[in-house]
Amino acid sequence: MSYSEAAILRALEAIRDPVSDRDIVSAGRLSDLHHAEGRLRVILALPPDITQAQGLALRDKTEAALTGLPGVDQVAVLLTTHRAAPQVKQAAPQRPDRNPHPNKRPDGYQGDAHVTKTVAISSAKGGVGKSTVTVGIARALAAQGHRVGVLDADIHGPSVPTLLGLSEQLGTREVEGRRLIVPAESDGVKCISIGLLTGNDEAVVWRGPMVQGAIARMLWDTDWGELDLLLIDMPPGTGDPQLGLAQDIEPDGAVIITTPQDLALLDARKGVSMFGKVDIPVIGWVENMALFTCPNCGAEHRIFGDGNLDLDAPKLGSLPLSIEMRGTREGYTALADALMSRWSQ
Ligand SMILES: Nc1ncnc2c1ncn2[C@@H]1O[C@H](COP(=O)(O)OP(=O)(O)OP(=O)(O)O)[C@@H](O)[C@H]1O
Repeated sequence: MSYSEAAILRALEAIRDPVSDRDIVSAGRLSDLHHAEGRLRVILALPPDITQAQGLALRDKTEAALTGLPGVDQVAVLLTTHRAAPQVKQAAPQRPDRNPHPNKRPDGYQGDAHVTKTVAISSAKGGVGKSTVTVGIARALAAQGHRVGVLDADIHGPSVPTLLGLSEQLGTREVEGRRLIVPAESDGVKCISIGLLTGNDEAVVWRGPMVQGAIARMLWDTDWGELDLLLIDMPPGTGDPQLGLAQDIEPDGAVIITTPQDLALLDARKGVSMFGKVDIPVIGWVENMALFTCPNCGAEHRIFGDGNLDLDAPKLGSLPLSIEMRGTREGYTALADALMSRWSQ
């Protein structure tokens, strides 16, 4: 049966928005709609003053209204919240409260209840290898028998699925009366990425607060099962969007990836300070692309600097600049060990 956008819009127009009392389409709640191979994803952008119960009821109504429409086999409705980015004062006398945001983990959301630890993997600038290192550590942890997942929160460049060789769109399943996203899996690593929910083309047009809300929901609305560790590949940067996201998802700790360049190092310090502002411990930092070994003569070069970085957090390890990435496998195992041992200290 072929899919009809008109039928979907009609079904959505029949749903009342609890805040404005208009239908949800004319009230501007529909922020994104994507259909592929029978799977329909709808993003509803909610106003900050909507209550948790109203938001959940609206989501359930929307799912019910769309389920069974022609050409629609599966429906996933994600909620995001429109709100201003949090204001961060440089020299705030007190740390802000943990998670004072509308995206706060709602009481009814237990999707990550079986996740033992969550770790935000962060970099102050793009291109330092954050996603590559996240996936490398995740694979090493899985190979050691740990139950591990990766949440790809780098919404403007969701590269984790590619690194894990995943391309299938994600499905959903009903768990204890709630519809949860089912993570994809590769090499024993569970993965959720916006790239597997909407396709990369749509993801890039999302705006900051919507992105933040969508990531938080992805974390809570996923059937992770039992996990020892969930690694969250954060969007690069140390600005308000990253800070707000860190407050929303409340990781147990953060790891900062940097290269040994002076500029990257300065930025990495900003990363340490950003997590400090929201009381999230920086477990350590990783120096990526440190040493290059010439494949012809075997000489070793520190192309990006000498690596004497003085950050206010322990160094978990170094990874070489390795074009084939083969030389970094042992490095990832060492990093996985360092990460796990930090939790036991
Ligand atoms: N140790 C390394 N040696 C050689 N190349 C590397 C290494 N680490 C990462 N790269 C390469 O650097 C590029 C950027 O890596 P990656 O996408 O992981 O960075 P990123 O920090 O996640 O970027 P962004 O935040 O912009 O998404 C990729 O082509 C990756 O293969």
